[in-house]
Order: sequence, then structure tokens, then C-alpha cells
Amino acid sequence: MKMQAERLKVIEPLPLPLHERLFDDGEQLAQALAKQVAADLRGALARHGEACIALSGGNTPKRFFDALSTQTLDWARVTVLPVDERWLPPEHPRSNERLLREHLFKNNAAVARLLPMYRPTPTPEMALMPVLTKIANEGLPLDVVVLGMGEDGHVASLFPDLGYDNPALREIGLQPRGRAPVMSVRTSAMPEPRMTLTLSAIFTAPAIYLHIEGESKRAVLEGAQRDPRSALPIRSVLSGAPVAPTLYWSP
Ligand SMILES: O=C1O[C@H](COP(=O)(O)O)[C@@H](O)[C@H](O)[C@H]1O
Repeated sequence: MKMQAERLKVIEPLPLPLHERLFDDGEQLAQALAKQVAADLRGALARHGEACIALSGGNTPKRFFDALSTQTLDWARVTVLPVDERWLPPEHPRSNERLLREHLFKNNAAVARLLPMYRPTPTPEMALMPVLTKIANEGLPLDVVVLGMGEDGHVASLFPDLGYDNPALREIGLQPRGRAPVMSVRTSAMPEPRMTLTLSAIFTAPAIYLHIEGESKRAVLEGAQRDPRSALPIRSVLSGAPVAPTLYWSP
């Protein structure tokens, strides 16, 4: 009887690997992440004479971009691209390109090269092939990527509400070794169509950082890290990344 009870013991699945750097506040986090990313870019520049970094949008990265813009390195040889873009002109307050231009392309980083995703076409689908070709030829492989995460577990513009059964999300967006580096996205969760790097493109980077602030997002992340049944895109990042990502978190 005792033997049987032991055999039935539930084995907790191991959480997916993730390095963690935890900070007391967002300013300390921004400074530390900027120093680390600058060191990675200097390393890439020393190895192959140029460097490429993909950066997330939204509200979280502003302080980090401000801090990164002051780092000393050969920015003229650095290419910067957004990990995703809302299909809005760069003057729009929700544009991720605008965020980069306002918070990163200043100080020392003013001379970096921007590889935008947005084109002035009515839909992202109409610009998909030229953007895909440009990014594949001039942006990949990446040296560094910094991902944010939404409260719903989305990363870049890979949204869970596209549905786990959505073939485009599963077979293109979340495919760790697929051929498409970029895809267009339409989701009822967001007011505008979007374009996003796929995980195949994101996983070309040997350094992957998650920049996440707030207790509620951390709970979402930890849930996805531990639950093998989780269909959240952040879990696909943790399970498929060729190197364990490093979390930079503050309350
Ligand atoms: O829509 C987006 O959301 C995520 C998270 O943004 P945040 O405002 O919650 O920090 C972001 O990483 C992504 O690039 C963006 O387009």
C-alpha cells in the first residue's frame, strides 16, 4: 500500500530556465540593463565590426532607452530595429519607431542606424515582402534582443488571443526555427494591425533579455515558466530560446 502511494506522488514539472536580475526600482534596472546591453554590443563590434539589436516598444523601455543612449560605444556601426511595430505613422503617439527616435536616437546613440518596420502603406500585409527582405538582409542575425511582455503574456506582437490553434501564430510566429523572420498580425486585443519579428528571428540573438516591470507581470511570467500546458507566447520564448534568457525585473 505504502509503495503504491509513493508511486502516485505528483512530480512538479521543473520551471523553464531563466537567469534573473531583480532590482528595487525601474531606474536601477534601466541603468544596469543599459550597461549590460552596451557591453554585449561592444563585444559584437569587436567580433565582427558591426552590431544589430532588436528592441521592444510599449511603455516599459523609455528609461532603459534613455540610459542606453548615453553609453559609450561605436554607435555608427550599430543597427537598431523594433521587435514589432503598430501600423501607424512614426509621428503617432503609439508608434514604436517614435519611441525609439525620442528615447534612444539621441546623445551618443544619435548616429546609430534605424531599420524601421513601418512603411506608409494602408496595411502591413502590403509592405510585408519588402520589410521582410530588408530585415533578413540587413538586420539578421541579431546580436542582442530585449523583449517586453504584456499582462496577457504577449511578446513582440505575438499575442495569445490569436489563438493557440491559429496556424499563423503557431507555425510562423512561435516556430523557433522557421523561415519567416517577420509576420503581420491582426488581433482584437489591439486597436491597430501590426508587424512583428517571429521567434525564429528573435532566436538568432545570442543574448536575449526580458525587461519586465510590476508584480502582476512577474506572476504571469512565473506561471508560464512553471506550467507545461501554458499556451502563452512568453512560454514559447522560454522553451524555445537557444540560450536561457535573462530577466531584468523591478516592481
Ligand atoms: O504592444 C506592445 O506590448 C509589449 C509590452 O508593452 P508594455 O507597454 O506593457 O511595456 C511590448 O513589449 C511590445 O513591443 C509592444 O508593441
